[in-house]
Amino acid sequence: MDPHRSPFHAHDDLLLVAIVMILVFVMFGRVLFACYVLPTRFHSKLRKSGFGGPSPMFPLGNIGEMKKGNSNSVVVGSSKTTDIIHHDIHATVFPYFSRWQRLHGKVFAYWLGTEPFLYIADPNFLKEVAGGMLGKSWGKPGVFKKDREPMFGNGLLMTEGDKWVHRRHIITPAFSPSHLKEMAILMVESTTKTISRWSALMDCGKLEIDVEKEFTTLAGEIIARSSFGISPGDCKRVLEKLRALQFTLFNSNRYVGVPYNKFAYPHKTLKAKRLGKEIDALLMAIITDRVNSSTVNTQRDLLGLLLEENHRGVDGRHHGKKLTTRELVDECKTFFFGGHETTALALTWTLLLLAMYPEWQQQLREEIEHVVGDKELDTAMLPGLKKMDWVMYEVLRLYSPAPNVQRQARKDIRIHSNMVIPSGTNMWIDVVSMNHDPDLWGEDVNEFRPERFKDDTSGRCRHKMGFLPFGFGGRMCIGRNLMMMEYKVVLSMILTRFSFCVSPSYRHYPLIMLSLRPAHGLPLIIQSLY
Ligand code: HEM
Repeated sequence: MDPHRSPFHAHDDLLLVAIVMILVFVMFGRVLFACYVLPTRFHSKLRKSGFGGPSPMFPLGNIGEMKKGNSNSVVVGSSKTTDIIHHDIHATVFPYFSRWQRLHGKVFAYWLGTEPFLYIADPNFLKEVAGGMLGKSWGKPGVFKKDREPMFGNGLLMTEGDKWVHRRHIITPAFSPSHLKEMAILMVESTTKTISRWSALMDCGKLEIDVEKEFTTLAGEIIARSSFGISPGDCKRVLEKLRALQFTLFNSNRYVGVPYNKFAYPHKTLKAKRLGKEIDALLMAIITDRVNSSTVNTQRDLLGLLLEENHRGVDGRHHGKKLTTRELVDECKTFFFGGHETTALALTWTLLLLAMYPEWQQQLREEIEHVVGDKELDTAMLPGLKKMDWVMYEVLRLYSPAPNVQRQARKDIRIHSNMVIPSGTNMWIDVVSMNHDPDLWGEDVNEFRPERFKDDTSGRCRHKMGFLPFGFGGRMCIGRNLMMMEYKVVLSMILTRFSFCVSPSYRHYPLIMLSLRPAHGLPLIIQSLY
């Protein structure tokens, strides 16, 4: 011991050590409370209400079992596609839910780390939970909001409460029939360019292309031009970064919901953050260009409407609060991604099914010939394409690009007389399971039968809430009319120009990467019809 140190200094050191120990103890206590005590209480509340499910293990919850994936994939080779490609995909895309469903039924609780989730694949139960619930009363799972922040920020998809009402109110007019009509012109232009490119690439009237890649580019260009008025070059840059971000976030083994999970894979966390920032910067430049251009008040696309709302704010005539720059960027990100990915996938899965069932290719071609003929495609003609509607809904049923819908309870929800879903419970509504459930659709549930949608947009599903391709209630997809129009414009134009068959190199492996996509793309052989 230092003989020159006064006893007061020694006392100070002891005090410091004591303070540090108390702080460490308090922090440890808080972490333990948030990560163990609260989830354990939640677990017993859910069990008391009668929700069974797989037993969670702290701190991973049920993630261990969820990671035991399924790598089934089928190569077409020289076999007949209809013999080897099966549409019963639930156990392929969600092997763990399929296993748990057999053990615990269509409603059960499971855990992503320390986050409780209620799994729902029973439309009757869903109806009871959703009954009387307004769009603004629902939350979105906080754990996903945080994880997907670089991709969607706090845009319309993720925002809640009064903020959501305000945004939805501003954005809805961007999808009015008059705007959609203007967008149709851009759709025709972009599709014409794609068709010309395919024709130019053809060798002896035949070409193998990755249809998924092609449609992602086409749908990206359409949303970029129609909603943001930006050039193909800018669009390409944003799309490339969005795709890289999607692969970083969703094509990896991660521990979403596990406390401090970002430290388990720092490289991916940093990469996602960096890509998110780069996308923000690109979108920011697009917004600034528009603000500085003379078209800010005349171009009434999505970006124009968002900026106009802010201008109104300046002279005090806006409906609500001004959007901050951050909020503007988040909306652009949300619509850039949401506006092209799902539509591209709906078109992609459609071409796989039409390539497998050429008789439907032919039926659609005859319908287009009958409705459009030699005239220029006009939006007024689209409702006449009835069989195309049936095909679209049947594709959205068998290969729903949006494979689930998520919610978070913002208050205790009482159902029946004795069941309580505690406030804060996340809900995972398994759309793929309901779409492939023989109890809802009958024994031919896994067959491609578009005619089930003849005269019935629910496809004769036995429950009103059993078919939710665009979600439900007030939070139903805002872009669905745009999607339906784009689907019909693109399909009409390419089906009258080309025929399609499945390439022997196609590997059938539907995979969830936020959306439902063909894991190895969709190579098709296309042949010119004239
Ligand atoms: C095949 C195409 C599409 C499918 C299957 C699809 C599906 C969905 C689903 C299931 C939801 C969730 C609804 C809920 O939480 O209940 C949703 C929401 C949303 N979709 Fe789509 N969508 C498609 C196309 C589009 C397009 C083209 C756009 C934009 C132009 C878009 C933008 C959005 C937005 C912003 C939301 C959030 C709405 C809100 O919470 O208020 N979607 N979509």
